[in-house]
Amino acid sequence: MTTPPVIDLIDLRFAWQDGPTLLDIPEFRVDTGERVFLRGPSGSGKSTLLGLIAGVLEPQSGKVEVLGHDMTALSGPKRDALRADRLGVIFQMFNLVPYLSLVQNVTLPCRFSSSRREAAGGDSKLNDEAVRLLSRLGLSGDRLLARPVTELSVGQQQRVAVARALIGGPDLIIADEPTSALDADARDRFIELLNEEAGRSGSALLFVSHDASLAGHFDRSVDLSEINRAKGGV
Ligand SMILES: Nc1ncnc2c1ncn2[C@@H]1O[C@H](COP(=O)(O)OP(=O)(O)OP(=O)(O)O)[C@@H](O)[C@H]1O
Repeated sequence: MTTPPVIDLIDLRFAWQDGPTLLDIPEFRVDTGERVFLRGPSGSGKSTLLGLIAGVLEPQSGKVEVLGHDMTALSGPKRDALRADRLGVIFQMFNLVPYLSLVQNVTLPCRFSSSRREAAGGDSKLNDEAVRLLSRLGLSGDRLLARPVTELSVGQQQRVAVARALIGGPDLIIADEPTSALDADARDRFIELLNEEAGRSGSALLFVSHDASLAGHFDRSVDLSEINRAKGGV
């Protein structure tokens, strides 16, 4: 039996309410463990596409298959479970929980998914794994780890969000411009670490940015305009 693609989009169409067609994608796929860079200018629909892949948005037509599941056919709770079990999502706004510690923010997906918890080492090893990931991403030391997430710099908050996406080695990590707050050196190092950690767990990675200079870090680079026939964005 062949493994289904991690992401398989077929004849996908999406428009925001009363807006023109923003996305019209005949075909796009990402294979197991593949690390793909998706570039497009601001406003071209990258975040919208990630929302469709994560199952938080629904297309007007077409198929969004993620890890062999038709996202449009799954019930809301099943989509939530698939996301918690097998996806790591890094949003532009990070979505950190202000009243949780750094480590608790990182282990959050494991509270919603027992399989993710087991994959991260089980209850007894969960915090250690969060500390390991944070340390790999340059956040270590008791004083730093004890700080409220609201007091971290934007670059530090990004790293917490990345550690949260990586924990438990999900099959797919989708990342929305997670390097925008970093200088060039920090950004390159950061992408290398993200790649290394994704490689360690065999996670596929879909990384979107407007910054074409990042393309060399990935197995494959795709311009949104190459796969999208719609001209509704910019
Ligand atoms: N919730 C929404 N309701 C209506 N329109 C939206 C919504 N979110 C985004 N849009 C519109 O969809 C288009 C694409 O936005 P999107 O955020 O997907 O682009 P992007 O390529 O990710 O941009 P950026 O690089 O600036 O993040 C824009 O015209 C935007 O105004």
